[in-house]
Amino acid sequence: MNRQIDLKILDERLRDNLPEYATPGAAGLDLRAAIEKPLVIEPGQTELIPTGIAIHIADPSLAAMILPRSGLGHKSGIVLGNLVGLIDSDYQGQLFISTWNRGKTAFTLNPLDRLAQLIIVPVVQVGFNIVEEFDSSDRGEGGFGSTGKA
Ligand SMILES: O=c1ccn([C@H]2C[C@H](O)[C@@H](COP(=O)(O)OP(=O)(O)OP(=O)(O)O)O2)c(=O)[nH]1
Repeated sequence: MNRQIDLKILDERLRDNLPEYATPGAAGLDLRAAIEKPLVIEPGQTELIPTGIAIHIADPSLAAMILPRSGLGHKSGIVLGNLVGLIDSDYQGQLFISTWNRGKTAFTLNPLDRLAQLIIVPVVQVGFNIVEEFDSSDRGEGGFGSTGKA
């Protein structure tokens, strides 16, 4: 049995269209566009789209992330204006999808279209231990390609 998270239905049309896993192995739950009528998103335009639901994760060792759907992103250029949406465990408001048409043609979003996906991820909250020097590590300060390409 999956873990249970509180969910509020803010738009009655979502009652029969709740986020669900499409297959037993799916990681993401599709989020729908709770809009009233078709919306044309012009190239370069970003729209904040309501989902008609709110969740309260409550457990600070979990968070949710909103990610693009691969097909929409790859074929239609519909991705997220914030690239990734991070949903805090104490957020109780409606989930919104920042929807960016990064493509070259207008895109028509229809009511209840599956627009993005939500994943639930573990989170570790940390404190900071202030030091003057770090313990040595194999990488040290090397980054940004320091290990080469091949
Ligand atoms: O794509 C998103 C991203 C965020 N949120 C909601 C849930 C999240 O918990 C809250 C705040 O998000 P974030 O902390 O990323 O926003 P901020 O710009 O840093 O504003 P704030 O000052 O409210 O934290 O907004 C969404 O509905 N969709």
